[in-house]
Amino acid sequence: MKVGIIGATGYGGIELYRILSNHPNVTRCNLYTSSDEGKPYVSVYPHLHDLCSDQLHPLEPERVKEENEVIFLATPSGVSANLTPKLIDDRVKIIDLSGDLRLKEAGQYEKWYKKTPAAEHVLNDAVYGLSEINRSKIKEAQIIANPGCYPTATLLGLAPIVQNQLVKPKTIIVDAKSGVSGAGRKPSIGTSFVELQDNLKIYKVHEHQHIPEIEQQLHEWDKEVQEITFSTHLIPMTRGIMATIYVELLEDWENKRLLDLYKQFYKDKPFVRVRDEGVFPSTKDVYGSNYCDIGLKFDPRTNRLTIVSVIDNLMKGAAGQAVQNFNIMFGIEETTALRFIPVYP
Ligand SMILES: NC(=O)C1=CN([C@@H]2O[C@H](COP(=O)(O)OP(=O)(O)OC[C@H]3O[C@@H](n4cnc5c(N)ncnc54)[C@H](OP(=O)(O)O)[C@@H]3O)[C@@H](O)[C@H]2O)C=CC1
Ligand SMILES: CC(=O)N[C@@H](CCC(=O)OP(=O)(O)O)C(=O)O
Repeated sequence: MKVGIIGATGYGGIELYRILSNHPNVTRCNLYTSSDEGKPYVSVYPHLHDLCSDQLHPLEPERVKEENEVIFLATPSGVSANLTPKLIDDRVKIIDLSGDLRLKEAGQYEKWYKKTPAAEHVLNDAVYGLSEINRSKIKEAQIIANPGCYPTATLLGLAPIVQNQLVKPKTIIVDAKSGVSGAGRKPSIGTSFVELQDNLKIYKVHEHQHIPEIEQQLHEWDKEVQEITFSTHLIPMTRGIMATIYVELLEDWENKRLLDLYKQFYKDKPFVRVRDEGVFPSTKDVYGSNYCDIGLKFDPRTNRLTIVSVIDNLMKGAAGQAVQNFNIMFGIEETTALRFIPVYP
């Protein structure tokens, strides 16, 4: 298959290239840019020396459609809302890594992203690509809204208990931390070395654009679950997200029973690994991989469950899950090009 990457010069783009250039079903990977056309890709990413002789092509929608059967968009929010309608074609499938197509209500997108939403027909057609949960819809989809990084960690951490309606509504608190590649390659003061190193910062308090995305999915699983408290922190590391989730349950549970529930829920899901009793994952356990690792412990004193969910933001949180969805869409074995041991140390 011929695949195209729009936004190839960004972190999501290079991660897509890293995976797709080793994918047995991908015969050609075309790279597109809105600013660096004609440049060799290796001049943007020198680690590709001797590994890649491709050039960056101009972003012309007609050409992109003609040259590819699958198009990955790894562009900042606001871009694919405008670009996707120009790329839609019966013989092309689209996988969008941005937040533009995830929220079903256009007004919600306007409110949280403060940008113009995509057309209603595009939002209606887009399938939310949380691979583990939405497999059957992903199989049939022409457009995938790939989930956000924080929502992936949070939703996989909560799915077993929310889908089984075990949660006391309004008690979900998510305390999440991300490595800096989550903010993309474009430099900013907030992501400069001096601001970050030796520092820990909370940001977008009660205003993070992933809040409505998480709530939308939780509400679909359990109509009683509505608002959550969700906070995000920047950690001085390159990759990784840890979502620590606190939630009250409707009844008393034994830890062992909860762990059994999680293990059963994820038993056929190769990229979700539930830890044994008393063991909690850290971000290095999934570094550079498509795994989501989960640990949990019930506190009978407070009737509260603590869930820890970790992912690599660029892999399971972006490019890895996008390729997992690509595999599902084309009936390719789900783990193809994605099953490798995380990088450690
Ligand atoms: N980084 C992460 O961990 C995650 C990112 N995402 C989402 O994935 C998307 C890509 O993120 P990321 O790779 O980190 O971002 P980057 O900033 O690293 O890269 C974005 C790329 O988009 C291209 N671009 C910028 N403006 C435009 C435009 N107007 N039209 C077309 N292309 C444009 C740029 O390439 P060029 O100038 O060459 O065109 C740029 O390299 C974002 O929407 C992000 O929110 C989702 C989950 C996790
Ligand atoms: C560390 C960091 O800054 N992370 C970004 C993640 C952005 C992202 O992935 O945005 P969409 O999913 O909405 O496209 C943030 O918190 O805004």
